[in-house]
Amino acid sequence: MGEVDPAFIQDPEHRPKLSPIEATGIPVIDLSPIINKTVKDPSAIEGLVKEIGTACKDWGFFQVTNHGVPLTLRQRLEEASRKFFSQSLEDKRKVNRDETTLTGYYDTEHTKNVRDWKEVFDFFAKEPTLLPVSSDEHDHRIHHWNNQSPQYPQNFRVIIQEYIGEVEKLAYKLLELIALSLGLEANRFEEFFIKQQTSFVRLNHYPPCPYPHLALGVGRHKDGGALTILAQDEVGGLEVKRKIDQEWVGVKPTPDAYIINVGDIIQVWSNDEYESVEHRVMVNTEKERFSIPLFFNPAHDAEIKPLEELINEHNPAKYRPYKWGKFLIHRRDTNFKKHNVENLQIYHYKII
Ligand SMILES: O=C(O)CCC(=O)C(=O)O
Ligand SMILES: [Fe+2]
Repeated sequence: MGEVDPAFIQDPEHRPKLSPIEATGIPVIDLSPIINKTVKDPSAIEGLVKEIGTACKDWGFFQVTNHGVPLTLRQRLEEASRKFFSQSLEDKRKVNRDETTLTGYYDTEHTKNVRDWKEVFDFFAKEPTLLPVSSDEHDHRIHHWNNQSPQYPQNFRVIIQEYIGEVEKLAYKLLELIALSLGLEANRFEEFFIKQQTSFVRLNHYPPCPYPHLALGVGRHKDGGALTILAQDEVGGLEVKRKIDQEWVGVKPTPDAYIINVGDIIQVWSNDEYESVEHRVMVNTEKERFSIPLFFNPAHDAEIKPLEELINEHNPAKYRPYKWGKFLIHRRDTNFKKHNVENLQIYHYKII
């Protein structure tokens, strides 16, 4: 490879350190007290709720084990992902994402206006997924989206749908624990997802990169949705901005664990009690890396605002309400190209 395309070069202050700190502190939480069981001992779940609350508050990130998602399903999707990305660019582009398809394959995502060293395939959790046609608040048209399915590997659609079904169960469990940890009813968040959702799975492939000091697999960002449930492989590279000292620290791969992070929506719902934390992905000069996040997102028409139970005269709402679907479309419109302005963020809705 010759000169690096300048589109990939991070500003000096955002370039990765090549000997990152490893975060031993990211909590690993054992979900066995609630998975596939009726809870007989409420104190077991009390401890779990506390652990989740502390992890959300101190880190915004945690890993879960004994989470109930069968390992074989994850492995089947990981294998399908490898096969899909091993095809020629021409074949991958048969399911290319563009303005008319919204999901599918692409390799041109920009985070904060710098191109990411990766290629991805996006797949909505529900079919159809309803989203506004534009981010214009006066435009009330809604589009019904279906997924593109690659011809190769075989049974791709069946494999990914089965995986989504299981991870979705985990997502609901986690939302219950998070609700309890905020002192809310366990099913408080369900209404935002149960009738419709805009969740999607992303298959990420980070090819080896000869410029690890200049480029990132994914530039620093916060996830805009409610909750992210991420399967990373054994290569490693995900870094999280540690809240106590703002240092970038690596999330150590743990076999068969999921990495969970609180997105912007939970930050708003909790009125900043739980913050959505910045993260990024380093590249590797020798190894390719694969990861599979499921972005668990509410219905497009969900109005996102601090929950009434959590605000009062001493703790007034810190955000103006916004419509999730409009927010998402606004973001997506700006992720395709290099722009001169920052894309939409929740702080644009901040009151205080
Ligand atoms: O690949 C990873 O580990 C994380 C990717 C990520 O943060 C994202 O896609 O939002
Ligand atoms: Fe992310």
